Amino acid sequence: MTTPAPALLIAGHGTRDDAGAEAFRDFVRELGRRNPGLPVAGGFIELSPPPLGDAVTELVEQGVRRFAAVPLMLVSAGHAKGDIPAALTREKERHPGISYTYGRPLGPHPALLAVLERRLDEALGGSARTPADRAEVTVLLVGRGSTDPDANAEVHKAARLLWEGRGYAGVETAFVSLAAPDVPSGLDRCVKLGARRIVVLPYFLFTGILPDRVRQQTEGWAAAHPEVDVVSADVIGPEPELLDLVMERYREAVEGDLRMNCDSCVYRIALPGFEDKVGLPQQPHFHPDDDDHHHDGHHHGHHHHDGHAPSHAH
Ligand SMILES: C[C@@]1(CC(=O)O)c2cc3[nH]c(cc4nc(cc5[nH]c(cc(n2)[C@H]1CCC(=O)O)[C@@](C)(CC(=O)O)[C@@H]5CCC(=O)O)C(CC(=O)O)=C4CCC(=O)O)c(CCC(=O)O)c3CC(=O)O
Ligand SMILES: [Co+2]
Repeated sequence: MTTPAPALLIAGHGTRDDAGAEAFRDFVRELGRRNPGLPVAGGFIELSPPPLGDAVTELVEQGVRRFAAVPLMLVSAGHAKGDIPAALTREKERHPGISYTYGRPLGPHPALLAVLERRLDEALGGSARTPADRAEVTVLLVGRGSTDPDANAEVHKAARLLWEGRGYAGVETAFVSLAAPDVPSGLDRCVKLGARRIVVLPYFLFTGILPDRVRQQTEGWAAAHPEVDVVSADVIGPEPELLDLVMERYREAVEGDLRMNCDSCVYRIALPGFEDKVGLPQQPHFHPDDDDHHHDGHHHGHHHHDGHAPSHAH
């Protein structure tokens, strides 16, 4: 008898925007269709039905005892770090005998950057597809914003990775609330940096109240600044890349392989302009105190994390 693979439980945020909530529910159904035989359920931590607890009950009623939970979140902030784990602990008390592992949030993964790049191309109407065309374009990547600085920094990291090698004049960052700069201030900053053409790119998974607010604020600012060409791009949405990325997070959670930030490791992933680094063998630095036959026990251990072979060629 083989033990069945753990089920997949998706934890979403929830929104008062029905289309946004339905996009999440569709996304969960699509994950189920793509993985026949794998029980999949999804629930929200607030605002929208079904609550996360109902999704756990649904799995338990199908006979599931083990599951891997993946937060459908871009950043590690309060929800991913705090209330989802707390909700899962509560569910474990409600359903004695179940066990679970917990995955990590999605961003900033190259799969998301690929979708963001596509959203920019769409917003520019196909008129800026070469790096030379993009030299005229400044992107304002707008994140949700959090009281957790590490989460805000993750949005900055996504912005920097989106800029690297793709030819945009710049990728600046703003937040819809809770963190500075807000959208109008972010747009002002772009202008101070010399931007004439700006695309406001929401760093949001699905449509919702907050992405709508980003668009309204953008339109308001654009009306007051007719000399600047400003367009709004769409949210990430339920793209195939997002479905694949969730399954990657699921497998990591199942295998206990919770890699830190290897996602955008230049030695593993062909980042634009850095393709020649993939698989490059790594060498120790030459240190004048190193010698071949005298090891006195003190060493300047280079930091490395589990699973990183010295060649980075995994
Ligand atoms: C409109 C609102 C709900 C309403 O009231 O209707 C709403 C909506 C949405 N939030 C989303 C995402 C995130 N929300 C947070 C955090 C918080 N969000 C909160 C409030 C509100 N969130 C209301 C607006 C209040 C305002 O005006 O600012 C806080 C204050 C209270 C709380 O939620 O507990 C809490 C602050 C915690 C702190 O102090 O830091 C984080 C960060 C985190 O994890 O903490 C993420 C990123 C997750 C990720 O990583 O992706 C998405 C999904 C977007 C998408 O699809 O990507 C939607 C859906 C939508 O936009 O409709
Ligand atoms: Co929220």
